[in-house]
Amino acid sequence: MTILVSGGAGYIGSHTVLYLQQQNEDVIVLDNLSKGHRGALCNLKFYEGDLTNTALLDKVFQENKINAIIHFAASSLVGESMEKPLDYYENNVLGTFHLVKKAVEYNVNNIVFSSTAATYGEPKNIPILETDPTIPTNPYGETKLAIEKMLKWSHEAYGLNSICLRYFNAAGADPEGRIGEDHTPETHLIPIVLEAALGQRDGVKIFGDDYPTLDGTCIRDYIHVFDLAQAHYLAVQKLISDGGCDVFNLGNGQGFSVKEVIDTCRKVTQKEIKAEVSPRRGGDPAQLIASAEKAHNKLGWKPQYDSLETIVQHAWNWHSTHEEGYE
Ligand SMILES: NC(=O)c1ccc[n+]([C@@H]2O[C@H](COP(=O)([O-])OP(=O)(O)OC[C@H]3O[C@@H](n4cnc5c(N)ncnc54)[C@H](O)[C@@H]3O)[C@@H](O)[C@H]2O)c1
Ligand SMILES: O=c1ccn([C@@H]2O[C@H](COP(=O)(O)OP(=O)(O)O[C@H]3O[C@H](CO)[C@@H](O)[C@H](O)[C@H]3O)[C@@H](O)[C@H]2O)c(=O)[nH]1
Repeated sequence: MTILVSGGAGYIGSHTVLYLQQQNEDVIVLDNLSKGHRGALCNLKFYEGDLTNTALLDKVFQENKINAIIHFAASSLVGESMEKPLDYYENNVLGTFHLVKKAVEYNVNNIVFSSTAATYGEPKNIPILETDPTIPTNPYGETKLAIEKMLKWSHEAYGLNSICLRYFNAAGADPEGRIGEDHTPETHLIPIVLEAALGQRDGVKIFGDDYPTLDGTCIRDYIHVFDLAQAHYLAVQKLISDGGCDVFNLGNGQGFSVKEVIDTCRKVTQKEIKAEVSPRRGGDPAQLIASAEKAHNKLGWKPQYDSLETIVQHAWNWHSTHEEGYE
């Protein structure tokens, strides 16, 4: 198969690309490198540019016989989206609109989309099912939900097959340590705690300890980035064999509080890590934990690295050997 990966130079994208290459699939990446790293990729055709560059999209679709698209390219930070909602509508909804329009024009009928747990908002039930209400608490989640609907209607009208994967919190790194997570600035909890362990930060700020959870800090379901990669491959195979339009949660079904994550990082790194409570960050739901039964049953997805300690260990292996990231 030839698979076009948008945002393939980013964190989850580059791990998925590596996984696809290990399955001997032919991968093409389109990325504007606003956040991603060319150094995270090797042995593939790379197009540097933006989703909104329609001339570039024409070139990509004309030069390659693409069987499926995996669409990662997006702005993806909950806190930032509260401050810059229009940037999120522009990059996520408008960017995807251009990609989907070209996919339809060139008859590329299969797309796997990076959706998110942020589409649910504050959940009524734990664990969260795909059929639960979607009422986002931040603009980021709203843009992802708008795209899910764009894909649903495009399936009905144009026969575009799609699978939306609602991932919970991606974490960890390539188990073999070849690539990892490198965002500037970093905003995600686990890499921030590991930067503190490396002495690159004074400590960690806990965003709120007055949530209705056991220790008062937010609970998230952390899922290994290589397990996400496997799910994307299964989703592409499912689209190619069965077509259709569907939505799946991807998580481990286990929740960890911010304090528990910091403690696990202390255990794995054997470092003292200072943590202090600071005000809540806008847009954060108290608790997000997935039911991924549907992905297990319908995609045959089986996460391999489901312990938080393993996830943190893999992240630490990469961070501690790449203190400057890809630089
Ligand atoms: N990290 C998570 O925990 C998480 C959880 C749920 C969903 N997601 C979704 O997964 C996807 C990947 O997340 P990530 O953490 O790897 O993010 P990332 O920022 O590391 O990767 C995104 C990539 O897309 C590229 N990009 C962004 N806008 C673009 C545009 N307009 N044109 C071309 N390239 C563009 C960036 O340069 C980057 O390489 C995103 O869609 C995100 O919303 C992430
Ligand atoms: O310095 C920090 C950073 C984060 N947090 C908290 O840690 C939790 C996890 O935060 P973060 O790692 O930033 O991830 P989320 O905001 O949960 O969002 C991630 O996970 C979502 C799915 O749940 C995805 O959609 C997003 O793209 C992805 O960034 C949240 O409660 C944060 O408030 C802190 O307390 N201190």
